[in-house]
Amino acid sequence: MEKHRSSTAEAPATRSPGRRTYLMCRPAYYAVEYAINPWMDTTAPVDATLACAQWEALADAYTALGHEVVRLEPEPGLPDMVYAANGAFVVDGIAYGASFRHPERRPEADAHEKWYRTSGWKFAEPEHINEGEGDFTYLPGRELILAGWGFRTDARAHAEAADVFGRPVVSLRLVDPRYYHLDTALAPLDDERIAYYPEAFAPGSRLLLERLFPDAVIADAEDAAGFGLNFVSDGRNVVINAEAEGFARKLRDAGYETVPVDLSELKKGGGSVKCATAELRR
Ligand SMILES: CN(C)C(=N)NCCC[C@H](N)C(=O)O
Repeated sequence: MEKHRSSTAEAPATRSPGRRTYLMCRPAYYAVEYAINPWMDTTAPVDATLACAQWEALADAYTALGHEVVRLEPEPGLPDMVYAANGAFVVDGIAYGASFRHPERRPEADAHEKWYRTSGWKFAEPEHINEGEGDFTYLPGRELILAGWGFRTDARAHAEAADVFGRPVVSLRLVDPRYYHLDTALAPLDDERIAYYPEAFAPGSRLLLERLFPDAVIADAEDAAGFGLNFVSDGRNVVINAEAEGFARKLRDAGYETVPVDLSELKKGGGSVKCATAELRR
């Protein structure tokens, strides 16, 4: 595993690089067979063998960092199932199930539900359309859920999540179709701090983010286009799409260590590191 170190000696006080558990689904049946986001081009070739190799490298990177990777069995006919983060949103041992916007992905929700139920998690059935961790994230240090809407998740699911978890939910409106899920435009760096791309959000949501997170690491258009915000951080180590070199540099300048992983094939489906990783929070 290639690891790029921060030049900052002192780590910010809010970090908790404890062992994480990640649910991932091998892209055994990966393909771009339909186009439901602007990154998907059904005429461009996709190398499923390379996708699997890149995915294994991502799983190995987590393991090398001391985290646990749990595997969800891929199913034929569900080419987007590799984006496991969309299947549910898990906090406090409760999995709030997904309900996909597009019919092509709807059966994935059943596969996730079955896995959560048989693996001993409490499962909350969704009433409203929501795409799991694609549009929800959690900041334990602030006890806050951040949630996106505008393209996939129905804003009514935000109130539903507040009810399921008994935690406040901050609603953020996404406005750029390339950044159709919250986790393509914003990610937690540690328990309290986030990184985000302001232009992906409506003016009111930008103001909200500025007020709540004055110490955020800000991404620019190039960082976002390289899927630099679709990272997974354990509070110290940030696993990030290798293409987003400039943004990785910014994160190192902010005191984090970066682990680049090449996920060029998964980008063709409109996702990267975070999309392929569902965090299971006990
Ligand atoms: C960050 N996450 C979870 C995602 N952005 N997911 C990627 C989903 C890609 C899929 N083709 C779709 O368009 O639904």
